[in-house]
Amino acid sequence: MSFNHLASELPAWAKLQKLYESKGKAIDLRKAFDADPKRFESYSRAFTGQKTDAALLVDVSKNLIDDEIFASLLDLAREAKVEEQRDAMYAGERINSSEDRSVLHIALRDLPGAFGSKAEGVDEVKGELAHMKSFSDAVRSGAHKGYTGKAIKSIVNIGIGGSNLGPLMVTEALKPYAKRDLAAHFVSNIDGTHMVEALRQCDPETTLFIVASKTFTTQETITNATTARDWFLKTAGSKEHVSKHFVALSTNVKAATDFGIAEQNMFKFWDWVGGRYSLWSAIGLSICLVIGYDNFEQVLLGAHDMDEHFKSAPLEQNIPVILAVIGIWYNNFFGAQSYAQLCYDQYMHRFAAYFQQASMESNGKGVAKNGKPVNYETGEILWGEPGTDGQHAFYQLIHQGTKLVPADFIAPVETHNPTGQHHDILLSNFFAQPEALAFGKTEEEVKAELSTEDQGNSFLVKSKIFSGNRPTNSIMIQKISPAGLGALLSMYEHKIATQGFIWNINSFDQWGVELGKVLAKKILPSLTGEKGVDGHDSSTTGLINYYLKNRKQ
Ligand SMILES: O=P(O)(O)OC[C@H]1O[C@H](O)[C@@H](O)[C@@H](O)[C@@H]1O
Repeated sequence: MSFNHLASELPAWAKLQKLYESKGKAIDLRKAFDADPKRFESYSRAFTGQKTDAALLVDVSKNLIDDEIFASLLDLAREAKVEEQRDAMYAGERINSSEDRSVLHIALRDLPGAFGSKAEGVDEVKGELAHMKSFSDAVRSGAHKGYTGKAIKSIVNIGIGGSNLGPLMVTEALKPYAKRDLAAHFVSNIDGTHMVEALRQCDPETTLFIVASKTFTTQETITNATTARDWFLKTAGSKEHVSKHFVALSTNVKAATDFGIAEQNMFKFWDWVGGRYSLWSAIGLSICLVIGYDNFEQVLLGAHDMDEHFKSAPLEQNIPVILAVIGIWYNNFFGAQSYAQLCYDQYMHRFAAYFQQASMESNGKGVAKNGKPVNYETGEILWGEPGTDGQHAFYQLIHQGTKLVPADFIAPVETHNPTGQHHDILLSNFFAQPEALAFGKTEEEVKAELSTEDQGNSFLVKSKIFSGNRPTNSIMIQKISPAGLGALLSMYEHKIATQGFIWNINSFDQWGVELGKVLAKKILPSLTGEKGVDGHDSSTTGLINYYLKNRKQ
């Protein structure tokens, strides 16, 4: 496959630029809906899992598109060879070229063996899942005992980035399925506060530490794990007790062994699993512990159902592809600076944080695969908080500010907690916000609601106008069930991959996180007195000296 091009050199790109100028930027959603009573039918797609209860409705009708623009966006995907790149990914080709690796998180959830992906380790996936099952069953049932013979009551997942955000987000999203008498803590930050506050709630006799690190070299995780081990040994005394209380999830068996993790306590995965795509691997062990293996398997199968859809649906029907090209429409042609993910479900409160890594680490790249700097914007800046909290915080800017913020609204049809009218009220907001954003409120409508005197107050009138034409996608999921969540996560993963394919960047490396790490390691010796503060710019030197002079301990 030739990657010797920039996305902006593709014919569809130039066509979309023309379409944006000639009509895209002036599309009026009120008129578009008035003109086409079937707009919702034409621009919404339903997804039903083949093997699970996952079910989604994705409505993209409230976007600034028409049939010609939509077709051209899909042409862009076609010209960028999205389908061929997808197939190469599924086959196990080393599409992560800067690291010379396959990208096979889809193989972790291909329990039916549908894709025949080839890479070293794919045939070990089921064995690792069996290990996760037997271990999580033993901990949950109380068969696995701590060093004084007591069952485990708390788990502490120690990991950062992909080794934290996925398990944290999923265990929160699927809390209704959780074993409530097993407390789960997630410690990621190197700030000692994070570990100290978690340990305050734990008893060494009944706590299991899960050291989650793909590389097993990440400074935060190794430091936190060492602190946890010291804390444990202070009470437990002998190192031989460590094996009952510490397990490791890693691709680096040697480093985990060096840390003192016994082989039977190691859960392996492979270099073709990117950190931000790893919740489906051994990194999902804390998910298994919290919701049980069978539910975890449903998460995998729900994702697999979406993997099948992404693999086989024609582009016009392909939900991840549709979401990807619509994102590109705003990112690259309207110049949108960011994009919001707004979940109308309290359990999903870490969803946007999780997809910040998935999207921004994947697509925050400035070099195309031909080695040339891109001459267009890449990665979407993703942010969001759950509705309705967000409504009372930042929606003002989305409704009336000067910036275009395309947004995905996500809500479950069924709630896990039917309580009075709560869910209907929540959903009335979920329906109302995109409606208000799309159709706004005209000057005439504003005036009609004002007294004659206020109608003459032009500042008041203008302040109450909503311009409308602010685009949104509405995504309804039947229920935040394990399989439903799995499908939703896979949908967004493939959206992100599709965008990377179109921008012709490598969505699967993350060199951008390296420089800061290297510099922090260089600075540390000057904070511990092993080295003087030299070799930095005057700002960095000044800041370090300020810290050294003013610190108390
Ligand atoms: O699991 P690890 O190896 O500890 O890495 C944790 C994180 O480190 C870096 O920030 C990046 O490489 C992330 O993609 C990764 O998720």
